[in-house]
This record gives sequence, structure tokens and C-alpha cells, in this order.
Amino acid sequence: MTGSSIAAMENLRPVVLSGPSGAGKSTLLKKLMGEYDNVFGFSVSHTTRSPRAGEVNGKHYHFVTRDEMQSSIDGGDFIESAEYSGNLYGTSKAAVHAVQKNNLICILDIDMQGVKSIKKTDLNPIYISIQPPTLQTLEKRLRDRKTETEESLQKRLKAAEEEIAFSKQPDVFDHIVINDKLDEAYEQLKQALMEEINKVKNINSSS
Ligand SMILES: Nc1ncnc2c1ncn2[C@@H]1O[C@H](COP(=O)(O)OP(=O)(O)OP(=O)(O)O)[C@@H](O)[C@H]1O
Ligand SMILES: Nc1nc2c(ncn2[C@@H]2O[C@H](COP(=O)(O)O)[C@@H](O)[C@H]2O)c(=O)[nH]1
Repeated sequence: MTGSSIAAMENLRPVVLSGPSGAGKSTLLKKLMGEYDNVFGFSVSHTTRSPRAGEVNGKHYHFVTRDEMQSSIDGGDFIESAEYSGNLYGTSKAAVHAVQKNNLICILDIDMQGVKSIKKTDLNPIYISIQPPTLQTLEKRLRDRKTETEESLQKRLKAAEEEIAFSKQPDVFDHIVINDKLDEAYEQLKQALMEEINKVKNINSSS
């Protein structure tokens, strides 16, 4: 590894993906990580919500109790944390470090409160908002996903209205991707990330 390639790695900017629950962040992320092996690493958040079918502890989230999470937050282990739809979510320093130490582009999937908190840090990510074409489409996607009770669905839809309004504020997001047709949204996401993807390709080709 040359000195210049090490320097290049240090310049890899993390990526924040945000937007309403059900907009398609995880779907787009899965596609991205599937196409670009060894380029991106997911920052595994902590949450107090229960795992959904198919979710793996330590891969999709670190599933913890509220007491465990609160004491880690109080102990200064988190870059940001937020209460969302009745549960705690947060990005630990260790989660981001685990990705960055492997010289991968670190991806954070966080809500708007997390975006506001990250803006106060020196992480310097690229901020990308994933938005649904309409609230009606969002509701249909969330209902079809069958992960929510009626109560949590309503909480998520209410939060979605705030997330949509937040994304329209100037200078919050570097890119806004409307996830209507998945393939088109994916192409837009890739374009937004191409500079960082190319940095990793350059690092790999010079090492
Ligand atoms: N472009 C699309 N067209 C149709 N359905 C889609 C599209 N994108 C995602 N979906 C579907 O919508 C649902 C919500 O997507 P996904 O779980 O990726 O959202 P999310 O933003 O990650 O939500 P959350 O924040 O709750 O984790 C999923 O069932 C997914 O298969
Ligand atoms: N502020 C944070 N928000 C997070 C984090 N991890 C996930 N999220 C956001 O929570 C909602 C709901 O997620 P779900 O998996 O229960 O559907 C969604 O908007 C995520 O982006 C986090 O570490 N910090």
C-alpha cells in the first residue's frame, strides 16, 4: 500500500441515508451493497425495537433493552441517538469505527433527528434523502411490508410528514432521490455516490 493510497482512504466520506420509514432506504442499500462488494459497510445501529422476521442481531441492528441502551448513551458510546415511534435508535462510535477501519464507505441509515445530530459532528458525510413519490404510496408500501401494527403504522406516517417537510428545507440534503421506479431511483443513488465509489476503486487498483 502506498502512502498516497492511505491518504486517499482517510478521505472516504461516510453516507447518511435518511427519509420516511417505508421510502425504500433498506431496499436501495441492499442493491448497492450487492453490486459493490467490499466498497460500502453498513453502520449497524442499536435499537430497542423488537426484531422483525429475518432480521439478524448484529447485522441489521444490535437489538438491546432500553436500560442497556440508555446506559451506553449516558456512558458516551453513541454519536447520535433518537426516540422514534416509541423506540430508541442510535449510532454507536464503535459501529462507524468498525466500518472505517476496514477502509469502506460507511453508510448510516438514520431518521431526521439523527441527521440533525450528525450535522453537529465532524463526520462530514454526504447527506442523501430517499423520498416516496407520494404519502399514499408510502402508506401502501408500509402496509404491504406487513411489519407494523396499525398503531406503529400511524406513528410512522405522522413522522413521515415531518421527514418529508424536513427534506424540503434548503441545504439539509446534498441529494434527494424520489424512489418511484426502483431501478431509476437506484441509478440516481449510484450517481450521487460515484465520486466516493471511484475513490475506493482507485485505492484498490493502486494497492
Ligand atoms: N421503488 C419501489 N417500488 C415498490 N416497492 C418498493 C420500492 N422500494 C421499496 N419498496 C418496498 O417498500 C417497502 C419499504 O421499503 P424499505 O423497507 O426498503 O423502506 P425503508 O425506508 O428502509 O423503511 P424503514 O425506515 O422502516 O426501515 C418494502 O416492502 C420494499 O420492498
Ligand atoms: N437517529 C437514528 N435513526 C435510526 C437509526 N437506525 C435506524 N433509524 C431510523 O429509524 C427509523 C425506523 O427504522 P425501522 O428499522 O424500525 O423501520 C428509520 O427512519 C431509520 O432510518 C439510528 O441509529 N439513529
